[in-house]
Amino acid sequence: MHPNALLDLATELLKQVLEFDAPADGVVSSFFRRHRTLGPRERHTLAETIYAVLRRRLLYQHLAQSGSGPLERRLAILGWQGNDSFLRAALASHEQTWWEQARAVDISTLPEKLRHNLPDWLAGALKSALGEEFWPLAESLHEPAPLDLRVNVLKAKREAVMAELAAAGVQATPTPYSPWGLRVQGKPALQKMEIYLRGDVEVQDEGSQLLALLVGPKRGEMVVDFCAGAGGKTLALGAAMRNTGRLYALDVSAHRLEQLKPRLARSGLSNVYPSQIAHERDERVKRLAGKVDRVLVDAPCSGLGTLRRNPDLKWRQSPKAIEELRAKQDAILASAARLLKPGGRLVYATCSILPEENQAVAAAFSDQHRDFVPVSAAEILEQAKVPDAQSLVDDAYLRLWPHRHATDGFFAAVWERR
Ligand SMILES: C[S@@+](CC[C@H](N)C(=O)[O-])C[C@H]1O[C@@H](n2cnc3c(N)ncnc32)[C@H](O)[C@@H]1O
Repeated sequence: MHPNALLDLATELLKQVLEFDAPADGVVSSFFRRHRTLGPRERHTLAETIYAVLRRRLLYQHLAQSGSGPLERRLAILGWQGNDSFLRAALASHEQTWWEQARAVDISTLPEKLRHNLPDWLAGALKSALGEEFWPLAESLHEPAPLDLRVNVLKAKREAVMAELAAAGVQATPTPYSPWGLRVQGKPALQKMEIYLRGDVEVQDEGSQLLALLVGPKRGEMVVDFCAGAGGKTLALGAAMRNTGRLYALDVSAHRLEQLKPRLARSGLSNVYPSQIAHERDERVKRLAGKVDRVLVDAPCSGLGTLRRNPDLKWRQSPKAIEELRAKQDAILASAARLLKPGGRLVYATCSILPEENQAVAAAFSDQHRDFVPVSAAEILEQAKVPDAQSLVDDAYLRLWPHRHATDGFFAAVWERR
């Protein structure tokens, strides 16, 4: 495709994404479905360019003020993730001059807002939560997340998977904390590889793998994944249970549970029972009360721990939305807790980095449920032989951060029912 035609497409796609009517990944996928002739390299350039602009939107909007032509074209030029000479071939001479000037700006002299690229409400909340660690976090959120895999222990061993990937030209190394994880170099088209198709691996951030380890299900147990969604954690739990016992995958979204099905088929698991519920107090939930060994509540949340993958969230979330989520999180956690039998383990998790959705929810639950005793996440992870488990926790809670652990941002609290 001619460079200018690709830049035009980037401009058009960016216009749609920046309306923020829908999640960026959905807008990008439907754009690609409407432009079937785009090759993998062109898709890669377009998607990465859009994400680069979302990550540094405030900086690029500032730099774009000096140029001319459609704003989205200027933003796409600034965020361009293809090669420079290709882009240069698309630019008029006045654009080339402007682009060179924009690239020569010393970013370190600009106001801090243009350096962290976060909305005020979020920058304020993260500064008070993190103090001087705010800047390392903000910088880590400008980078794309690595590609992590979870080896399906039911079907394969990590070393064998690594060797097979290497033979196919894909370099991978064991993740530092999860015993099931591999971190892959680059972004190979894994979904077409035999090793993926036969269910030996799933794409899963190392942080999510650690959450499943925290639930720690055993053979033959009854386990509930209360907010199972498309089942990322369900699959890890089912494999940890060695395909025994019963694992209920509940969710209010039939669409998300539907996405679990092909993954379940690949995984070889037959101990998983997906079930749609109307809400957290559904009859199906009530029937399980007091019977369950372990419950994971991977609660609906702002998703702000995944900003490396979903940078549009910082522009789509708001304090009001967080407040509404908080009410939902309290209600789901209280309802899910009723399922546990005495001695059972409850895990509340989010992929948020805001205390309101994390420590505040856990503390309120502890206050109102004296029969649930907080358990130290570090102790559980140490028992699961996770290296350096102390570095993954804050008080009793699991606290994962992109800038510290190279995972998405995650929180988890654990209780045992008396
Ligand atoms: C963070 S996502 C879950 C991700 C999933 N566990 C995974 O690992 O792929 C939160 C899920 O909670 C579901 N949800 C929202 N309200 C719920 C409710 N009242 N009861 C159960 N699930 C709910 C959403 O549909 C969404 O799939």
